[in-house]
Amino acid sequence: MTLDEMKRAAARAAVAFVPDNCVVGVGTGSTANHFIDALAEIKGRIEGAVASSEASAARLKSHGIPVFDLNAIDRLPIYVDGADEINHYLHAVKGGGAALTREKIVAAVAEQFICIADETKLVDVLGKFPLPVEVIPMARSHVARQLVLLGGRPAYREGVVTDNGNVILDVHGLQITEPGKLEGEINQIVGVVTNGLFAQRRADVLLLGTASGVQTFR
Ligand SMILES: O=C[C@H](O)[C@H](O)[C@H](O)COP(=O)(O)O
Repeated sequence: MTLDEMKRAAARAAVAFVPDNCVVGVGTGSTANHFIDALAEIKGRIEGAVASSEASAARLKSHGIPVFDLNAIDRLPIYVDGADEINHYLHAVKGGGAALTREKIVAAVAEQFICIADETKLVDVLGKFPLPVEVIPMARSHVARQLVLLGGRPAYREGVVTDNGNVILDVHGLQITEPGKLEGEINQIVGVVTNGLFAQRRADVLLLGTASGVQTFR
């Protein structure tokens, strides 16, 4: 089974968690794209979606799924999204596609966060995947210096501007043994919008696509 087939299997398994007549929070990336495609098959039984990026909004609309402004809805029972790394406590690193801030906002509102991923994303310790940090452009150098003080090696993601008009620093070399603590410390740096650690609001369920089927972790 290929990695893409594992992503697709995890994404399709997430459809079973979608309640009828609800607005669905939708993430960003290749795994979330499989979920959007699966959601299209049940679009008659949902009201629509909230998207965590312009790219996902466009894909949802291309399937004829209504896309709502997050401020226009009363409740969001479910959010489904991928991850770059996730550990056994369901703490994740996200933002490889630069969508971390909107993803974190949608995750904060959602009553349940279902993470969908292929088996390569499950790790014992987070940090091998460089941690994305969204930064206000004028604060880039300041934030980079502060990230060095926290033990990381930040690299500017050249040519990338987020949907919010900001830039991304990818922090290499972190062994993230206390994800919630580090998430808070980085977010305290002036000029940081947010970072890609999802520990303070972690996933509730992980659907992991593996060679032997989809495994569920809670
Ligand atoms: O910014 C992007 C998101 O956090 C994605 O969920 C993450 O990068 C995983 O993407 P993929 O499903 O393509 O591996």
